[in-house]
Amino acid sequence: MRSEVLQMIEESFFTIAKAAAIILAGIAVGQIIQHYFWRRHLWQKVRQRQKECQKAFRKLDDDLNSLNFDEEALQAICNLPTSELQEGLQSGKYSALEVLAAYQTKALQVNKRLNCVTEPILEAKANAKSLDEHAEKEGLLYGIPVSLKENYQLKGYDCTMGLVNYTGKLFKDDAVLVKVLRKQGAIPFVRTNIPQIMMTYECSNPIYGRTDNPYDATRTPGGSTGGEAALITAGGSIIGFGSDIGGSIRVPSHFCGCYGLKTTPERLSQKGISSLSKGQFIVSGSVGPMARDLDGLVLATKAILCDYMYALDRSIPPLSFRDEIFQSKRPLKIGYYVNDGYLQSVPACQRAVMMAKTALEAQGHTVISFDPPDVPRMWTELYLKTVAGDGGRKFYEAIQKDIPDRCVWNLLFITRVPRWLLWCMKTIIRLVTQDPVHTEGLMSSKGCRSVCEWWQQAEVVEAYKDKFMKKWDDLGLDGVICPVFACVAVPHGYVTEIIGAGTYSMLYNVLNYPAGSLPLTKVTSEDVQQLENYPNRRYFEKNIKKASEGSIGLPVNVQCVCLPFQEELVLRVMKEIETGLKSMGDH
Ligand SMILES: CCCCCC/C=C\CCCCCCCC(=O)NCCO
Repeated sequence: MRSEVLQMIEESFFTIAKAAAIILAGIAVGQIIQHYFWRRHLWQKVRQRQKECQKAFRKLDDDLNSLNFDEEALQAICNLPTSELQEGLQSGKYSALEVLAAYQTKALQVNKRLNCVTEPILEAKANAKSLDEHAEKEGLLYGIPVSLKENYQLKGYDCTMGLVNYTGKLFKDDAVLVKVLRKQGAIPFVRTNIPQIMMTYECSNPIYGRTDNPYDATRTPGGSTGGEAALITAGGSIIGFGSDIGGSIRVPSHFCGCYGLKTTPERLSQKGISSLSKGQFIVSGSVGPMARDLDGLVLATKAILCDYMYALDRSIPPLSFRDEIFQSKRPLKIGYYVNDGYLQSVPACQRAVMMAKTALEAQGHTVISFDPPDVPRMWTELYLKTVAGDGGRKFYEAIQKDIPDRCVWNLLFITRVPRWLLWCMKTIIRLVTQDPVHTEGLMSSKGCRSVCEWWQQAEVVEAYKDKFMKKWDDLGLDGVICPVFACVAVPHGYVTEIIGAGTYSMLYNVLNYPAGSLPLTKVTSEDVQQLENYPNRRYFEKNIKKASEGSIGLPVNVQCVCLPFQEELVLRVMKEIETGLKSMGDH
């Protein structure tokens, strides 16, 4: 009797186990099939989007061929500095259509080499014609073609942020900044490439592909405003616009050698700028201009800080460009550093800061040493814990339902590994990287666990801001100069191996300070030789050193920082450095 019962139990157990196994296998097969069809659907969307872009590029090419402009004359237009181009358009020496054709032609050429443009804005031609038909030449940017990062919303276009799921969702209206640019006479003419989800210093995504650095195709132009930086540096645009929550305007400007300005987050309207960080207000994203020369950067800043923007976005303080600050001759006190206390910058970046220091001194300013407080803690406990406050869930959900690009694989991995597993792996990671800050960074990127912790996070960030500002005020500083990044442009796919190099930029996102990126020099053979003395113990240090081999000739920028809402002073510091260098025969 007992053995019969046991047999029955055994049989039922096997039946249930078999049924469970069949159900589980069925679910697994179902999921694999579903995944297969979903991926197929996504790739179809990619091909569809690529076809549309190719069609737009072909249309533009045909249009340009039919215009029969003289190629040399067009090239001459693209060689003009911003001030001369502006003057030529205002005086009627050049028509808006002619200038547009010049930049369209150049952008197409550059794009063939670098893949920096996602698509042309075909309405630009009608915009230029309409400007030429009106006698009044209104607006500071009258007739100047401008390029826009792909996340700037435009009527009739989508903003994918490199995510396939966002293709084909067309916006009904332009972003406020785009409207302001149009009002100032600018002609948005191309959209530029970005890395998927825009949270890295690379520039690739499955829809538009990878953008190359104009100086070395094996290296990245940086990100996330990488397409802009590459296009502007290679001559395919004169003024562009980007966004920055961790260096995305300043780092690509530095990797490629153009000018960039990250503004105070509240100074410019961000209505109509797509981002996955909307709603995260502790470390806010910013927007700002990028340009081929400093005059262009100043002109673009002046143009957007206008009444029309304040009328379109009432949340922005009506603080127009203060020329008296930009033009002032008051002697300045500037702090400088080449080592932020986490990762020492490479010799080329150090030399650039020292050049800027000498130039400022030559202009009669005082430059003193400045040590930013607690940078390692700022990076892990403040920056990473905030930007990934939700444990990276928003980023993860966006990528996981999509076709993840290589440049976000590591981010995807970090957001997927459970906190407890990461905690268990802590000791091993620390041993491998020889860097407790790196390990803390990984833990911090798991974010906050409760609303209560999130509120505390806001308080901790505020306390750091106070501490930083006190140090600044105690020294009576007007500004600070420092590297933009710990090294110069790195090979494609290498950014996550050196991500700590970004602390030089991320600091000023935590603080909400405006910061400019100013091209100063190129890496020399001596700079590379001096890498011998660069530290080689920690994971990031080893990788920075390795990535810096073969970097001769790459551009090096310097970061110029001032207190919140002092964009005019940032631009003045940049100008003083350039003037100082010119007077010393160095620029
Ligand atoms: C120790 C490793 C921690 C890895 C976690 C990495 C997560 C985030 C890194 C942030 C990198 C910031 C890139 C710049 C982003 C930017 O400015 N985007 C602009 C968006 O408008």
